[in-house]
This record gives sequence, structure tokens and C-alpha cells, in this order.
Amino acid sequence: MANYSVRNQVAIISLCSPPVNALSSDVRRGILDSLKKAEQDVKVAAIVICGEGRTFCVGADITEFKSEFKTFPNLFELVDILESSPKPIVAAIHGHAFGGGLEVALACHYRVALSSAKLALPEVKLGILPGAGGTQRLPRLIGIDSSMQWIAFGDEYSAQIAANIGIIDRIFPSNADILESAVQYAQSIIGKSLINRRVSKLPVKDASKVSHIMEKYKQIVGKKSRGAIAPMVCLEAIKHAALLPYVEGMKKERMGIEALMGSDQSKSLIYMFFAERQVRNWTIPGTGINSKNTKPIKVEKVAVIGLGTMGRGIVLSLLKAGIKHVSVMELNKTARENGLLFIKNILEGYAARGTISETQKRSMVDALKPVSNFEMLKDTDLVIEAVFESMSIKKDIFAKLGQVCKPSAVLATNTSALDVDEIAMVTPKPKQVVGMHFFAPAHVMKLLENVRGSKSSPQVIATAMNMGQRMGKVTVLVGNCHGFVGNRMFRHYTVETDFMLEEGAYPEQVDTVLKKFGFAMGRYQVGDLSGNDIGYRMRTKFEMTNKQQPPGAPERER
Ligand SMILES: CCC[C@H](O)CC(=O)SCCNC(=O)CCNC(=O)[C@H](O)C(C)(C)COP(=O)([O-])OP(=O)([O-])OC[C@H]1O[C@@H](n2cnc3c(N)ncnc32)[C@H](O)[C@@H]1OP(=O)([O-])[O-]
Repeated sequence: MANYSVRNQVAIISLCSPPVNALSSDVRRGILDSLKKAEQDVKVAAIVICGEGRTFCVGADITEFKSEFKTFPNLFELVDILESSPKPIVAAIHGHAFGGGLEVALACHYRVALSSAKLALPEVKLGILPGAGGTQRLPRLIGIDSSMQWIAFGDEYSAQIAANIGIIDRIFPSNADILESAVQYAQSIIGKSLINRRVSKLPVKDASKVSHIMEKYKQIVGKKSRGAIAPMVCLEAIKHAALLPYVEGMKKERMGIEALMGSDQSKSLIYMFFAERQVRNWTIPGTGINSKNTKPIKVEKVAVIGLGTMGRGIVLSLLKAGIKHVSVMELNKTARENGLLFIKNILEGYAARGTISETQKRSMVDALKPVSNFEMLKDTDLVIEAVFESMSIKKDIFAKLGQVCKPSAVLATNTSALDVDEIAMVTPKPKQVVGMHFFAPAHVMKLLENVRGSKSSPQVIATAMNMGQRMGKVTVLVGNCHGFVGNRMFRHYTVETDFMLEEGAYPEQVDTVLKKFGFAMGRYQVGDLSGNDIGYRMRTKFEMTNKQQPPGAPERER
């Protein structure tokens, strides 16, 4: 749906489809009907398209993909109708202009945005390409090179970056009223020629360099998006913008999206998109307790115990989440020094690449508080233990934490398989204990498995879930059983790869095939990173490794 009103010669078309103004068929129809009204009204001299609520528009409605091409106007028809309007149209962007939302904005004659707005063409992350002119209009505005960067990786950019490269015409402060500012802007452009404002009519500036740029991105995409089909199809579509007239380029873009939509890769990525959102709505089966009716405990001070591979990654995740007080406890002096150095080097790297500013880097370093004894953790809100995977060591630590930490402190164990209830029982308040199972390297991997012990209180669970979301993790609540969910799934994968070793393959051969298929790391590389000894200890503990078996006995018999 879209609402229509007129203010001082300016027609306002506001997208109204909470929560994110996705371009469903109703919204597209609403825009078209409003546009007709504005064009027919002689008192209207300019048009503003904006979004109601928290955002401008996040793109096509993913739930309607199956019928996307069937209902008029579909998005690729709508953008051409908008661009050919005889009255100037200004896109007023706040929140997000993503995917089809940005493509609508590119079809408008002017684009203004709040400085806090974010822009992206993230279709590639759904296994498709921008199919409403994005691959044809963006290169005409910002060139082939930047377009390949934006479209083949789908990352989001700030309004300021978008303004610097020519997508946004005017930025307003983040606290400005976007609609009021856009209406004033629209009044200022009334009567101006639209000749250079229709992006599809512009030439592509760096068109002559397309082959060279294409080669560069093919190399990058081949490494960064191994096995993914959509990024290469995106590059091809952008190449056509340089080589073909707009109308022909659009035909190629359409062929690209039709080929990708409905592919297994796209179906899986769309499934993931919704699944990642669904897990935020956690529930404790059979109790009526859920994310909606349980509040997390306020967490300002966090401590991490252990600065090995996992601990370092967890500390970095907390710093990136903006936690201002992260105590790090590692009794071994060399491990402590190495760990802190590792963390600082990673932060330096982020700052050098521009992922964080120098000021953010300094405040993250300031947030690091090395501590040398348990007493120093007494006013910590959340402690995450990330030491060696040994029940006796963990029990020892939790017994001490139970003595020194304040009663409301949440005590989390980063175990990958151990019984959270057994750990909790050594503390005076087992309801404060929960599992937070990170995956190595914890500052990179998006998955966090929070383990609900039989005594964990709803508030403690809510706190762990909330902290995961603050860290930007896909945070899943699971029950307490051997290997939880992640490692139970991973086990089937490792069993099959281990069969291959038994049948004569080398670990590096197995890894090469897996990486070629699209895995970021091979299975044996993962083992080296997280420590093969951990798996060995688990198997031994559960008597799955029978030392009486002769060498060469297949894994299923060991
Ligand atoms: C021909 C077509 C060509 C075109 O090029 C194709 C496209 O545009 S493809 C599209 C290209 N665009 C994209 O890929 C952008 C996809 N969206 C995003 O990346 C994030 O939503 C965004 C970062 C924008 C906001 O993050 P946030 O503030 O944390 O908010 P949130 O993420 O929690 O979402 C809130 C609710 O909205 C739901 N929902 C969201 N988007 C869509 C959608 N497009 N559709 C339907 N639903 C959508 C989401 O499931 C959730 O529902 P629930 O029931 O409450 O769980």
C-alpha cells in the first residue's frame, strides 16, 4: 500500500507496509496509482517518494518471489514508469534503501537521504541479482568498478559514502525530518530540466575499461564467493550495461534473474534469511516462556576467562558489540600476553581497513581490562568461561565464580559438548548458569548456540540470547545434550570425511574438494583450528574410541 497527499505543489507518495515497506504487489500497485494521480493533478509540480515508519524500503517482498513476475506492475516495469514521469521525483531515504528499494530510488530523478541511512543491493546474498534495473542504472551513475563492488558482494554502505560516489544528491543530518527536508528539496528543483536526471539515459563512464575490470572482479569473486553462482551472473549483467543499450541490457538482466530465482542456491539462501530471523523468537518448550515475555538482565561489564583461540574471538566479538568493560582473565602469563597482542593486532587491522575508526579502535582497546584473580570479577554482569574443554577444570572455575560473583551475574560456559547441568551444580545458584557455544574463530563465525540447562532461569536465557544478538550473531537456543545441535550435525560430516581417509584420501585432498564446493575451510583445516585433541577427548570420554581395536579398524567400529 502507499498513501498519497499533496503539500505545497509537492505530491507525497509514502510506502506503507510495516515493518520494512517491502515492495509487495499491493505496494507496487499503490505507487503506480499515486503516481498517476500526481501526474494528472495540475497543481502538483514535483513528487516525493518516502517510506512510513522506521525505513524507506528494503526491496522486493521476498515472500512473494514466486509471483514476482506475474502481477502488474512488477518491479522492473515500475522503475521504468517512474523514471519516465514528466514530473520530477525525489526519493527521500531514511533507514534502509535496499535491493528493489534502492532500485526504485535510482529510477527517481533525485535522491536525498538522512546521514544515518544505509544503502545496498544485497540480492546476491539471496542468490539472485538486482532485477529491477539495478545492474543497468547503477553503472551509469557510479561506473562499472564501484557497481561490481556493490552488486557482486551486496554489502551495505552509509549514505555519506553513497553521496561521495554520486548516488545521493543531498544528505540531511540524522535528526532531520526526512519528509519535510525532501519536500523543501523537491520545491527547489521544480522547473529544472530532467534531461540529465534520467539515469538510464546516461552513458557508463568507465565502459571502455569493462574487460579489465571484469577480469579483476572475476578473480576476487572466484576467491571470496567460491561455488556461488549469483555473483558471476551479477558481473555478467553489469558488463552488459557497458556494452549494450539500456533496453537490451535490461533484457539480459531479466534473463539473469529468471535463471537464478528458484535455483537451489537461491532457495537455500532465502530459507536461511527467514530461518536466521525465526530463531530470534525463542521459546522454552512446554512452559509458555519466550522471547516476547522475558526481559534480559542489563549487561555492562563482561568477563572472559581464557585467552586461547575461543577466548580471543569472544573478546573481539564483545568489543565489536560495543561493550565498554571487558575483563580478560588468563592465568598463564605468556598466553595472556599473546592473547592481548592478537586482539590488538586484529583491531589494528580493522582500523587500517576502515571497518572501525581510530576513535572506535582506541575505545575498544580501553575497554580491555586484564585481571589476574577471581576476586576482580565480583561486580561483573556476565562471565563467559572459555578454557580448556575439561569437566574438572570447568567445575573448578565455576565453583570459584559461584563464590565471588554477585548473585545476579550470568555465568556462561563456552563448552562445545560438556553437560551444562553438571557444571551448574557446583555453583550455589545453578539457575544463573547457561551454555554459550561459540564457533571458531568466534569473531568471524556468525553462529552462537546458547545451551539451556535444566535449571537456567528464563532471564538468564534471555540475557545470553540478547548478548548474542548484540554481538551480531545468529543466536540459536538449544537443549542440553551431548554435542548440542551444531556438533551433532557436524559429526555426520566428519564421519563421512573420515571414511574417505580410511579409503586412502589425504586430508588435504578432502579439504581441496570441500573448498572448491564452497566451504570457507576444509573439514581438516577446521579440526586444526579448533584442536583435534578436543574431539579425541570427547570421543574417549564417551567410549567411542576403543583402544583394543587394531589400527585400520573402520571408524564406525571404534
Ligand atoms: C524483480 C525483483 C528485483 C529485486 O532486485 C529483488 C529484491 O529487491 S530482493 C530483496 C532485497 N533486499 C534484501 O535482501 C533486504 C532484506 N532485509 C534485510 O536485510 C533486513 O531486513 C534489513 C537489514 C533491511 C533490516 O534489518 P532489521 O531492522 O534487523 O529487520 P529484520 O531483518 O528483522 O526484518 C524485519 C521483518 O521484515 C522481514 N523482511 C525484511 N526484509 C524483507 C523483504 N525484503 N521481504 C519480506 N520480508 C522482509 C523480516 O523477515 C522480518 O520479519 P519478522 O516476521 O519480523 O521476523
